[in-house]
Amino acid sequence: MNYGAGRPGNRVRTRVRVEPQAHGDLERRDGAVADAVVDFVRRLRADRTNRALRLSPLRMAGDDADLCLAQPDPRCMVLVLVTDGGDEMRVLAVRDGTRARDELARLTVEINPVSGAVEVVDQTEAGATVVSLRGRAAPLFASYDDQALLDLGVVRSLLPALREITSDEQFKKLLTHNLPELTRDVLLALREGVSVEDVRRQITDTWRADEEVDPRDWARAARRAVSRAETDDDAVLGALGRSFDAWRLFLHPEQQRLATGDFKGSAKVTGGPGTGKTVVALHRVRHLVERLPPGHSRPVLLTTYNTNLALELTERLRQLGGDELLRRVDVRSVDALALAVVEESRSEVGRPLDDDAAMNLWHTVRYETDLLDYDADFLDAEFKHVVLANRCGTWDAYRRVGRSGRPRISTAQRHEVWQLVQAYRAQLDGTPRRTTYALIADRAAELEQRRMARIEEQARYKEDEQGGRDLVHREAGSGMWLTPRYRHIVVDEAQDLSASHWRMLRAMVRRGPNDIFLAGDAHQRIYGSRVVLGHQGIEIRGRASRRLTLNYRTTRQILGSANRLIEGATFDDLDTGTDSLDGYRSVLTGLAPQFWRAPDRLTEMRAVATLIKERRELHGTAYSAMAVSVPDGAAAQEFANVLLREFAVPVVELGRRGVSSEEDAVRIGTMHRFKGLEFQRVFLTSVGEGQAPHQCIEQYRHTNPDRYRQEEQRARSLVFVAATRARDELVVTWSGRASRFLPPDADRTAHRAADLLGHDGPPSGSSGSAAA
Ligand SMILES: Nc1ncnc2c1ncn2[C@@H]1O[C@H](COP(=O)(O)OP(=O)(O)OP(=O)(O)O)[C@@H](O)[C@H]1O
Repeated sequence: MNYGAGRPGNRVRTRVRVEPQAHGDLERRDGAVADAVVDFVRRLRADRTNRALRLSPLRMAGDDADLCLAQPDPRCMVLVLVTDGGDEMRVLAVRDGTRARDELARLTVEINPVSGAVEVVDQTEAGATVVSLRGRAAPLFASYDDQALLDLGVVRSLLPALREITSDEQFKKLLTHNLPELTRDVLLALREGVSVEDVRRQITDTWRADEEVDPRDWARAARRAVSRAETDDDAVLGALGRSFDAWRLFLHPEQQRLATGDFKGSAKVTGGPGTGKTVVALHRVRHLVERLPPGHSRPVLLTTYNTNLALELTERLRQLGGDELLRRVDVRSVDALALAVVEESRSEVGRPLDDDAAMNLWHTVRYETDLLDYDADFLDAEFKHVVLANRCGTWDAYRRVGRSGRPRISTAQRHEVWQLVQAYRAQLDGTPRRTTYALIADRAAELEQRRMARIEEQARYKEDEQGGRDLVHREAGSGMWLTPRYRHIVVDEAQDLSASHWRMLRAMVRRGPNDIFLAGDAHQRIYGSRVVLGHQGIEIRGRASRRLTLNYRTTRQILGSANRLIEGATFDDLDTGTDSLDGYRSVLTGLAPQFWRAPDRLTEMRAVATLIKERRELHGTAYSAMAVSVPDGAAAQEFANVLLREFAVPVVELGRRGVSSEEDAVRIGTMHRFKGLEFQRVFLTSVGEGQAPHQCIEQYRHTNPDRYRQEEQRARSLVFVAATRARDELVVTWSGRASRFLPPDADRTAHRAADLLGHDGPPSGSSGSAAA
C-alpha cells in the first residue's frame, strides 16, 4: 500500500494520533511495547513513505477509509485507521504476542452515532466473558431495549454479548476489557440504578458530538476531536508509556469543553474529589495562554488556597506545557498575592502572624476582656466570615449585618463579640504593629477595587473625551494610566477562598469574556465559610457552570466508603444553589477499605507502622507513595516517633512545602494538609469517637445547636477530603470507639489492631482482605 504521495526521497508528513482505547491497550502492556509504539508514531509522522514502517491493508472501513496493520517491532502490532489519502492516521488498537495479528483482525471498528468517536470492540473477548457462565437468570440489562442503549451511546457491536450477561460477576469481567469509555460509563451508571433520563443528562449529553454524526463518514470521524486535548508535541508523545499521566493528553469531553470553551463571562467547574477539576484548570490555563498575543508578561493568574498547592500546580503546569507555558502564567496562592499587593502599596500593615499566632491572639483578647463565653475558633471565623466579609467597620454595621449560615447569637452577645473584635484589632495595631492574612486580603481587596475603579474611569475617559484615539503615548509616557493586573484568572480549590479573596480577584481582571474560571467542591470545604459568588460580582450562568462526575483517582470501593461519610448533609454550589454528588462514580475497582480498631493509641500507632512496613515488604510500595493522616500536630509528632524510632520507617512531615520532598519517606500530616493531594495508600488514623469530630464540640450540642451542626459538618468534610486522597487503598484506624462517621457496625467488624502486634509478625491477609 502506498500512501506516500511524494516522490521517493521526499518526506511526507502526516497527522498521526493515538486513540484513547489504544492508549488503554498500552497501559496494560509492558513499557517496551509503549516505547515501540511511540517510536513508530513519531517516525510515521515524520515520513509515512518510510518503507521500514510498512502499513499492510487489512480491510476497507468504508468508502473513504482503510484499516491497516503495522508492526512497530517484533513484539507488537497496531491497527491503524487511514483516511484522507493517508494524511490522517489513527492508531486504534495495540496487541502483542504471537496472536497479535489475529486479535487485531477480529476487532469490530465503528463510528459511534452519539459521540462521533471511532470505537473498537473485541467481540470474541466480550463473548468469552459470558459463554462459560451462561445461566437461566434474566439478562442484567433486560429492561433496556437495544434502541434505548444505543441512544445512550452504547456501542452497537457490544449488544449481542451484553444481552447474554446475567450476573454481576460477568458484568465485572466485561468491564475489565478495554471498552469504549462512553459505553462503560453508561453501563456502569445503569447498573448502579441511575435512571435512563439521568444517564442521558449526566453522561450521554456530555459526550454528544456538536454536529450530526454520519456513521459512514470515516474521514470526518477521524478528523473530529472527540475526547482528547490535541497534541502534536513529540516531547509529550514521548512520555506515552507506563508512567505517562493520561490527563496530559486525553480529556473527557466534558473536561475538554470546560477547558477550551468560550464563556461570555466567568465560568465554574464543580465535582467530587478526583474528578479532574485541577486537570481542567491546568488545561484551561494552557488554552488561555495559547490565545494570548505574543509577549513577555504574565497576563494569566493561576491561584489556589495555599502555598504547597501553588507549588504543586506549578509542577503540574510544567508537566503540561513546560517552561514556555509557565513563562506566561503567574502561579501563586491567594494570600501570597494579597501580600504582594499590600507590599506594593507600601501601606504600613505590620508583620503577618501565622494562623496559630493569630488564633493565640484571640485567646489573649478573651482573657483581657474577660469575655470567655466565646472561643477563639468562633471569634476567628466570625471576624473573617462576618466582620471582614461584610466590611463591618462600625458597631452599627455589625449589629445589622446578616449572619446567615453562622451560629445564632443575640444582640447582647453581638455587642460582646464586637468588643472582642475591637480589642483584637487594638492588639494588632500595638507596637510592634502586626496583622493577619485575613486582614491583608481585606486590605488588598480594597486597594485593588480602588485601582480597578481608576482603570474603569480611565476607560470611560478614553471613550468619552477622546473618542478612543490618541492615548497610546499618554499611557506609556505619563505612567498614570493603569492596566488591569490580569487578562484571565483561574482559581483552584475555590470553595475555601474568603469573600475578601474574591473581592480582590474580581478587581484584578476586567469584566468580560473568560475573565474568571474557577474550580471547587463545597463537599471539601474545610477552611472558609460559604461565599455566594454572585454577591462578589462573579456571575456564572447556564452552560458556564458544569459539574464533573467521573472520578479518576479513587476505586469504587473507597469512594463508596467516603461518600457514606457525607450522606444526608447538604452542600452549596459556591453560589446561591445547592450541590450534590449525584452521578458521581469511579470506574476503578480495587480492595475494600480496611478498618482496624485498637484498644489504645500506642497500639494503633504500632499497628499502622506494621501495616506500612508490610506494604513496603510484600507489595514493594515506596514509602513516599503512602501517607498517614492525623488529627493535629502533636499526633503527627507521636506517630513520627513511633514509625521512625520503633520501626525504622522514614517519615517526612507534610509541612507548608507539601510533598515536594524527594525523600522515600512516608508522608505524615494533619487532614488539612491532605487537601488537593493524592497518594497510593492512605492511612486515615484516629477516626475514633471524640477525635472525629473532636470532643470539644460536645459543649455546643445543647447550648448552640447551629454551631454544633456546623462543626460536625466541617469535621465530616475533613475526613471526606482525607479519605478521597487514596488511589488504591484506604486503611482507617482508631483507638477506643469508632467515630460516628464510620459504619454503625465498625467496632464489631473491624480487624483487631492488637492481633497485628504478636511476636509472630502480622497475620496473613492484613494487606489485602476486605473488612467491615
Ligand atoms: N482525563 C483524565 N484522564 C486520566 N486521568 C485523569 C483525567 N482527569 C483527571 N485525571 C486524574 O485524576 C486524578 C484527580 O485529578 P484532579 O487532581 O484534577 O482532581 P480534582 O477534581 O481536582 O480532585 P480534588 O478535588 O480531590 O482535589 C489525578 O490523578 C489526575 O491525573
